[in-house]
Amino acid sequence: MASLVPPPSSSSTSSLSRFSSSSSRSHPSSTSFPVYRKPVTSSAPPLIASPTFAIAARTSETLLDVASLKEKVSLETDPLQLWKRYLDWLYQHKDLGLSVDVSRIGFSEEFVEEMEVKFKYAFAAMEKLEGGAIANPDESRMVGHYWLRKPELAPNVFLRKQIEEALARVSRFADDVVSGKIKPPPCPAERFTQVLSVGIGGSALGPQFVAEALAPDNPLLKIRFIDNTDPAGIDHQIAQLGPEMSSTLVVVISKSGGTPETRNGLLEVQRAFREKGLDFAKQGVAITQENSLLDNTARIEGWLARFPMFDWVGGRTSEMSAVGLLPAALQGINIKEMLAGAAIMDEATRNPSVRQNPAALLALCWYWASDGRGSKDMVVLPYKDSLLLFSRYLQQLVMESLGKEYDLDGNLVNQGLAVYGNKGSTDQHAYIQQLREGVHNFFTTFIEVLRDRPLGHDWELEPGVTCGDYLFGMLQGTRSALYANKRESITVTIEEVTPRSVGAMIALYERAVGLYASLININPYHQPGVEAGKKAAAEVLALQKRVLAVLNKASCQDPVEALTLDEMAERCHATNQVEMIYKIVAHMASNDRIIITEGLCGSPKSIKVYSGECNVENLYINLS
Ligand SMILES: O=P(O)(O)OC[C@H]1O[C@](O)(CO)[C@@H](O)[C@@H]1O
Repeated sequence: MASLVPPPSSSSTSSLSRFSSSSSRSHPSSTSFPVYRKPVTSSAPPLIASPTFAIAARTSETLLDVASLKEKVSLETDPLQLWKRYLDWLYQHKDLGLSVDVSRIGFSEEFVEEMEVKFKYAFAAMEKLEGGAIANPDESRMVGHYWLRKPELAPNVFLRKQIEEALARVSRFADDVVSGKIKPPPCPAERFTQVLSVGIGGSALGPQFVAEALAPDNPLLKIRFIDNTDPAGIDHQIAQLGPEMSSTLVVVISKSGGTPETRNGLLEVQRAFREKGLDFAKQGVAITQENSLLDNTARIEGWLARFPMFDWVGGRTSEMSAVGLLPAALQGINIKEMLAGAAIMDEATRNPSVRQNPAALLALCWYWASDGRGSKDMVVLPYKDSLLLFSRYLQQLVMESLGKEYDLDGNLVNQGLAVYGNKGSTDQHAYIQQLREGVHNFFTTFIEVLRDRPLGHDWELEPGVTCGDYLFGMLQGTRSALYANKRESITVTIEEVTPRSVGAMIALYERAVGLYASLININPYHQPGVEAGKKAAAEVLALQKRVLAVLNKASCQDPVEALTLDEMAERCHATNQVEMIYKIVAHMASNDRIIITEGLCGSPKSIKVYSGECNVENLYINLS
């Protein structure tokens, strides 16, 4: 990989063992919990002068008073006027076979006019972002996911070459694996048959969505995902590999290269490989930033391959980087078509006229429907099984991007837009009752797919009506029924679920999120809030280690001393943490790692605990 980052510092090398499992100890994770903090500054200065431009959206500092604009209008009900509104506002992209219908969102002309200035600044900010400005000021980073599908747009030749080279390497490697040129070492007569992807958040959701949407029925390589630190979930995925573990390619994805859940997933998989006598390195692939813990681990252990994740691509916008492209290509999905669809959509969403820009139309509707402050949730309803995971994918893209405490000027704003949904018509038999009649705290986005099944395969299950006609009817019926009860909706229509249309939809929403963020004056490219939970988790595990040390000491007494929660808290110097100590004890006792002698089913206050074994080596851990 070409280097954008300096060589690892001694501290990052020393913590390498936290990611590595090369140690043969049975508890490789017994070292300290690796809380990774994303660098506050870019690891290398940008290669062109990149002025910070977040300021560009200045005039959007104040939110528009949408509520008072809403008071002046009511939703159109006259069918002919609605048809006119539909035609007036319909956006269609002929090449992509995609349209966006915003007629069932009730914004007024006055609102559109008022938003014009905000959009002007949003487009200007977007242009600067694409030109290589520091669009993520808090992390001093450029934001370059748009360059991935059109490398010639990258702000300099070096970045352009990096993108092109990475894409070429991904394609070549995937071709070689699929064709059997690169074979699983334990069974050289065979091919790789499975991909096990280990990653979380932006390093999982895109690949999961694309696999569900586009993988052929019988892919040459079937993909599975480990995207959590749930041991039972991991066991389940590993068990399902069965004898095919020896022909499984394990792709570990982490931009930072230090996310605990991913690290744990890797350690668990490596252990399973060891138990089967397999050499993990020969089947392991890393996708990460150069010189991250994961990258260094993969390099030192000699994994089969490593692919780069760029500093200037955020996790939730990384589907068109190696993160999404490698898993897709390994399943036989046409990644060039995905990139082409995204590039065409990128072009369309650069149009500075709101009416002719599908992403701007979405952002306009979001602002109107949720008063520019997330007052209503966005329910995403794709009427197509293969798009089931689209709402989950959008949940991260939208909520991690827009859910921010402060705006770009440091004002407390608590912004966001909540996203949920599964698929239609299934959800009509679950929660649409509430959408139609219950609390009015949402607007809907229907995703409509015109082609029901491959041409030539359809049949009429009753005269004149196919199975797909029912799905179509359910969507149209629900859209009308919701609107009749003043519940607004957007409809995005595509002809077919193809690599091209999926690429286009991803690009559409990436741009909509970027534009909307400018309208509400927040930075959508960082995620400071997530760090708080990670830090708190690390503190819990640190407390657990102290609890264990205290219990060990008490268990080395003769006779063994069983401790109450208060005694433990005192000895841990954590008297304000009794509740957390109780939870730690309950969790460990449920897993047979400590023993509760008294009060098992009684009040937490009455329980007494001991560790069950005395480890003399651990007796002198300093607890102060
Ligand atoms: O790719 P990484 O660095 O493992 O991060 C995974 C996910 O964790 C987050 O940083 C949030 O914790 C996401 O933004 C990201 O997609």
